[in-house]
Amino acid sequence: MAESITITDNRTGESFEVPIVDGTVSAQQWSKHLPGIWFLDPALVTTAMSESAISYLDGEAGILRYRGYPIEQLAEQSTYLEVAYLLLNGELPTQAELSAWVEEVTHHTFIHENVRKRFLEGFHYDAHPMGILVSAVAALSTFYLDAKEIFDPEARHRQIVRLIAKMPTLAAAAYRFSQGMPFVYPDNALSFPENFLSMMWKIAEPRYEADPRLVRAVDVLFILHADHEQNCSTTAMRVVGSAHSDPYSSAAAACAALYGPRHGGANEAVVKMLTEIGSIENVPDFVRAVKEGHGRLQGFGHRVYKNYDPRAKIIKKVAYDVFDVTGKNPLLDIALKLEEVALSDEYFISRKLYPNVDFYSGLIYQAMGFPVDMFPVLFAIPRMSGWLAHWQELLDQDAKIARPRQRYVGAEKRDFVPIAQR
Ligand SMILES: CC(=O)SCCNC(=O)CCNC(=O)[C@H](O)C(C)(C)COP(=O)(O)OP(=O)(O)OC[C@H]1O[C@@H](n2cnc3c(N)ncnc32)[C@H](O)[C@@H]1OP(=O)(O)O
Ligand SMILES: O=C([O-])CC(=O)C(=O)O
Repeated sequence: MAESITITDNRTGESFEVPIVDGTVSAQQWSKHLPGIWFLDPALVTTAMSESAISYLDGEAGILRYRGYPIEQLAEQSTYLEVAYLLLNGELPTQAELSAWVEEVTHHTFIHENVRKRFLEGFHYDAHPMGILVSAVAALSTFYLDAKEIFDPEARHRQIVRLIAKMPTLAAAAYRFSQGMPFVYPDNALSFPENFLSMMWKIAEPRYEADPRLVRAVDVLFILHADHEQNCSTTAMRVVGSAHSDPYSSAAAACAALYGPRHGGANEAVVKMLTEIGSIENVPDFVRAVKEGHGRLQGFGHRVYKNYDPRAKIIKKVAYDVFDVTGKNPLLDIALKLEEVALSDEYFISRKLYPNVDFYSGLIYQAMGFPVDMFPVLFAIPRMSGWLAHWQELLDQDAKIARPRQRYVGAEKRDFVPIAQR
């Protein structure tokens, strides 16, 4: 028997049935019977913003799948570019499809010289690299004449490939600029993660030789960060995309959302928090202060996961692989102690607050030599594929422009008072 709920409108005495499909009721069905009655849901906590076939998330059980494939299997056996293909196309590529896709992305890694020379170099020398990235992604719309051609399949495909391919180049350029170091051009003989590391760290010819274990760690982190259903930045992408803005401008809005400390800025905040705690002896006092309302435990808690974030489990393992190469990040012991104390504390247990994807990722990035203000940038590089998969899905669904209503709580009608009488 199909599930449904029966609603009775007490004002009229009329009853109606609304079907429940996969735990959701359709707002269209609802408003057909109750026109002019809105849901007040300020942070969209109880709203399913769209139907999507991209990622599946069960927050209670701690499950994440991309297009049906468990995140654990993808992290173990796949590569970031293969996962990007999967997110965008719905199926894993054949070897021939993957080779063609990798070649195409690789072909688009270069950025226009004016993006670098005139645009990036115009920033203040100590600008935050994520601020630079937000602006640089938006600026791309002015460099490509087909930016507005979002319904032309070939132009749309080019836009997607460009954005995915140029993210590491823009990210590394923002970093090198902030360090006063010369820009490193992409080396298209290298793989996607290797190329990124080369653009970040290369100091001498002929080429930067990255440790393969670090290259793999970056690729796994990129896989884990590629998509996460209707998170804040993806929602930003969908909202702006629903106005049929070009993908560069929409992705810049998504980047801006990711910049926030409650979202992609949290791993930066974790490292700052662990540094401030200073030693494992100080952990209990810090946790007590959080419980008393002095700040939050960064890297803990999640809107959807009420269990251990499955990505955090994988990242914790990757951390040990990376520390085998780089040496242990001294903040690891504080992080482990913090996790132990929090997970046995009633405050965190009752609120179902567990480590999220950001809790251990910053420790890895720091051990690899990335400065903390590059952490959200490292998140944005792979999330671009998720944003674009959602953007493409939204256009294919012919989604309406996002335009919610509000409950007005302002002044009643009143007459204008001339300035001399106020
Ligand atoms: C990639 C990502 O974006 S993952 C998230 C990264 N962000 C962080 O790690 C920042 C720290 N975490 C948080 O701020 C939150 O847990 C969020 C923003 C991720 C989710 O927030 P929400 O779903 O809105 O949870 P909400 O703010 O309602 O919190 C529920 C309760 O748990 C508490 N709580 C939530 N997160 C934390 C935390 N990290 N530390 C301490 N208490 C917390 C709240 O104070 C609240 O308690 P109350 O019921 O007594 O008022
Ligand atoms: O889903 C969310 O709200 C945040 C998150 O974990 C992500 O974007 O990866």
